[in-house]
Amino acid sequence: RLPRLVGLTKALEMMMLSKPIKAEEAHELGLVDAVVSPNDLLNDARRWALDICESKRPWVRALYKTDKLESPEVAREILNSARVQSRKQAANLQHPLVCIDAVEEGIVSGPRAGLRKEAMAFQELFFSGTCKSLIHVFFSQRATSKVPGVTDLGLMPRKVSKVAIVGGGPMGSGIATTLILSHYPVILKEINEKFLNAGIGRIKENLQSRVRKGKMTKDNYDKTLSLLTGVLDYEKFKSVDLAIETVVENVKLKQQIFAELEQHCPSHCILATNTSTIDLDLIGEKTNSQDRIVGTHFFAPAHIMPLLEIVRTPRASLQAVVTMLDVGKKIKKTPIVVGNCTGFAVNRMFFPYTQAALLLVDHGMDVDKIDQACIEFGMPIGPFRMTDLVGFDVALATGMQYLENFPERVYKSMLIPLMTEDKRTGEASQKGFYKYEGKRKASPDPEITSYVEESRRISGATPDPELLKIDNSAIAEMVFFPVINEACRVLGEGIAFKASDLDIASIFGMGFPPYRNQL
Ligand SMILES: C[C@@H](O)CC(=O)SCCNC(=O)CCNC(=O)[C@H](O)C(C)(C)COP(=O)(O)OP(=O)(O)OC[C@H]1O[C@@H](n2cnc3c(N)ncnc32)[C@H](O)[C@@H]1OP(=O)(O)O
Repeated sequence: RLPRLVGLTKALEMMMLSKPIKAEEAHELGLVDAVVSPNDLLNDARRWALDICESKRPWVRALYKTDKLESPEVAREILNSARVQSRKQAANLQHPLVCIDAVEEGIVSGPRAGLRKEAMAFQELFFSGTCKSLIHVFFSQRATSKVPGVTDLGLMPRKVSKVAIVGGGPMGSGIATTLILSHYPVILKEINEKFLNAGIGRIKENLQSRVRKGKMTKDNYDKTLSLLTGVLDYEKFKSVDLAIETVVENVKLKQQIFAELEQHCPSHCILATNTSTIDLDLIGEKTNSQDRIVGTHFFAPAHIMPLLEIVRTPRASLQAVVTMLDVGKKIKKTPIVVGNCTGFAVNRMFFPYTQAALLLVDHGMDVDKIDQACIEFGMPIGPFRMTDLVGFDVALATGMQYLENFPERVYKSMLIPLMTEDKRTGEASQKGFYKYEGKRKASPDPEITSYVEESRRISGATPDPELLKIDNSAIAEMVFFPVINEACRVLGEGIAFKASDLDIASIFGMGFPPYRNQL
């Protein structure tokens, strides 16, 4: 019916993307007959129905409308283009293609044939693994903010009116973008004009990208940006309700910043860190504010990735956690509450993912082949492209933490340290595991061969001809099976409350494919 109401192109877009549309657009498209206020809805609908019964209004049977349908030739072109797009965007998913087939049947063989095709297809898809998996994701995502012993005590979140961010790097600027897009006034502090302007520049680019894509008007851009204040000192911190530290993974620097935050922020202000792996008790060691210290772990790009890990220590107040859950929802993130350990939940589960990939490289496998195998499995990007995205500084700092805390199960590859020595540090330096021409366009870089060979020499690893014969699904197993093992440890240690939280964390934090029956 949808193609007959709104036209084939718009109908396919709505079906494939499942994005909600506003009532006004639905009316313009012809999807709804009128837009009325909620108070008048029932009466107006009754009146409308009676008018049809009394022949005061035409009875328009959507199933037989044809005025919005394109000719069969044009329709076939639109449908085939949708198939190409669907295979490109979601190579492993069948149901979008089945949907397109049912629409085609309705256009080519008539509406009732289309309904029959749709009914049969639905029956088959309903019992598919993909359906079961996506239903699990739907309910698991809603369950993340129900935390036993935290959200079931009747505690109300404290109002957060203004947020401060210390550090305007890629993560700090992404978090600031997220907050101002959700109408929070944000104070962004850096240590000098150059870094501050760079951070504000990143935020402007994030917003301009939305304007270019028609997701934001110029007027809205100006209004949103006006919520941002750049500072070089703590003077304006005395009026904030939440302060988020996002500086480099340096314990002493973080400890110093938390001592300064304790000094300059109001006593009710939540003191949060975006640290990737460092123990929160260590970060807050030079303060007496452990009750209001939490982790707010965002995922790069912070204004895009939907997950927010809220890390709580035993001394963190429930009020602080409940308030952060509320902020998480208000900034349109999916928050999960996790315990305090090295790497918390997501980084802890996934550190074996990158290390297994590095092990495969030391034993002869190409970086790009491993990434492609993970993309074929359903990841948006592979472990090496992801490491470039996050940056080698974070990779090295977090790697040290894992080595210190889980020495028995860490693979020590020299590849990243070797590249870092030559200022190859990932996407931000335009060279990492890949080279970057233009905006974030990654391409394999033959220059890394010398680093790979040196890494193999240092590790004493030699290319394994048998290993190089394994197929992409075996590669995916080799990098994901250790993740499952670590996820079981995270669950067993109580870092996560329930397994479904880890499923959601892997999907919304790392882009794990939601149709894969989860970890
Ligand atoms: C630091 C650690 O502790 C934790 C971590 O962060 S681990 C890393 C977790 N993140 C991931 O694993 C990222 C997985 N990758 C993806 O989900 C996607 O590749 C992507 C969302 C990064 C890019 O999606 P893509 O399908 O390629 O679409 P676009 O290129 O159109 O990008 C969509 C929007 O994202 C913005 N964007 C993309 N890459 C970056 C980047 N490197 N830095 C900043 N912003 C980026 C892009 O501008 C688009 O934004 P818009 O508002 O839609 O314009």
